[in-house]
Amino acid sequence: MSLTKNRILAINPGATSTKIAVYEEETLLFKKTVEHSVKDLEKYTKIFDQYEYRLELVLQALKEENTELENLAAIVGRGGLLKPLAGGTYQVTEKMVEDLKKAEQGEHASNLGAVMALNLANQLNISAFIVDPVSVDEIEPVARVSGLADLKRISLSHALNMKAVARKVAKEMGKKYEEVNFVVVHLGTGVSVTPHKKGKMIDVNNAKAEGPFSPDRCGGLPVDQLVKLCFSGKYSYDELKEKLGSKGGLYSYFGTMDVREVEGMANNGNQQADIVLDALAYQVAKEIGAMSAVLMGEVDRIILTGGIAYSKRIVDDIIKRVKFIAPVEVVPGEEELESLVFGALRVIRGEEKAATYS
Ligand SMILES: Nc1ncnc2c1ncn2[C@@H]1O[C@H](COP(=O)(O)OP(=O)(O)OP(=O)(O)O)[C@@H](O)[C@H]1O
Ligand SMILES: CCCC(=O)O
Repeated sequence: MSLTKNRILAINPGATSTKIAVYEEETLLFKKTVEHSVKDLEKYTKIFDQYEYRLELVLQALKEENTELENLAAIVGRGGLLKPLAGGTYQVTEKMVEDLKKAEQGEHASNLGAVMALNLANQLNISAFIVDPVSVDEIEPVARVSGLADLKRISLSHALNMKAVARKVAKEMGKKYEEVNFVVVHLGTGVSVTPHKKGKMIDVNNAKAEGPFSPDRCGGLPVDQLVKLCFSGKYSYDELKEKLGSKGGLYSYFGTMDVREVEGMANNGNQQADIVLDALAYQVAKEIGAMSAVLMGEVDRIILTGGIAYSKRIVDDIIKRVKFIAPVEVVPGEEELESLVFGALRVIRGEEKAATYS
């Protein structure tokens, strides 16, 4: 058995921040969030144009913490919009980086995670990994059918946090993730509701296009009205895409994506705020019901996670509608950096084999 402790750097590039952490085995040595203002990022046309800027900030943060790159055993980055793939820890390869640079599956800040990890790891001659990227796709054939022959349902979700939280809850139950059935709900700026059957996410509302609305997304909409809106001449393609994808949901009603602000409005007598918050919980509960049917009612736990899981009002409202299905666990916030490191450790320790991206 090696006596050297594995020191791992995790990099999580998000829309408005780059988060980094260094762990020694499971122990956090330091964590840092570098915020990026709209002004910092507006000069870059594409996500990949931000590479040098974000890398420089990561290196600066490591220097400030006196972390020698030479002492690292591996680097793990947030996986981006890759081709659909099974969950797990992946070795970062040139092919993966090439796909992320082309952004064929779409632009997302997390597309930079693997690229940063590989370039730094190559300089140090160590491995680079990603874990459970947003494009994890384990859905069953029946879940891919949309109802229109031209369109296919696709899997985009908060897979990293949901799988990590599911593993944690399974462990607390004295079981393995691969032995249990859960409905896991990530309540963040986007919302994912997923049935996890014995370690696989067998369906999901595509968090960018379906299911419940969220702080910034519209979720599923009445299609006939949407088609009319598309051809109304009121909006260009880009404007409508922005309206639905990042200025929908709570933002479209109240001009804020912050649930706490909307709760404040409701507490001060704003009736629309009250009913829209009720509707958010109502739609999430309906989706949990649907995903419980996917699991044929064999649900060991329903798990609520993400930033909105700190909201007592929303959580209580969801629980009252779904507690008849299974016990509900609330795990507020997210531990994405920790999840990345733990994914890398599973491979380094030989508990899991690194998957290959192709
Ligand atoms: N204490 C709280 N009470 C109510 N809502 C909260 C609380 N803390 C955070 N939130 C809400 O959580 C949401 C953001 O969640 P989170 O931080 O998980 O999202 P994100 O990381 O920006 O995006 P995503 O999780 O979709 O990748 C915001 O709407 C915020 O207002
Ligand atoms: C698509 C799921 C991840 C996100 O909302 O950013």
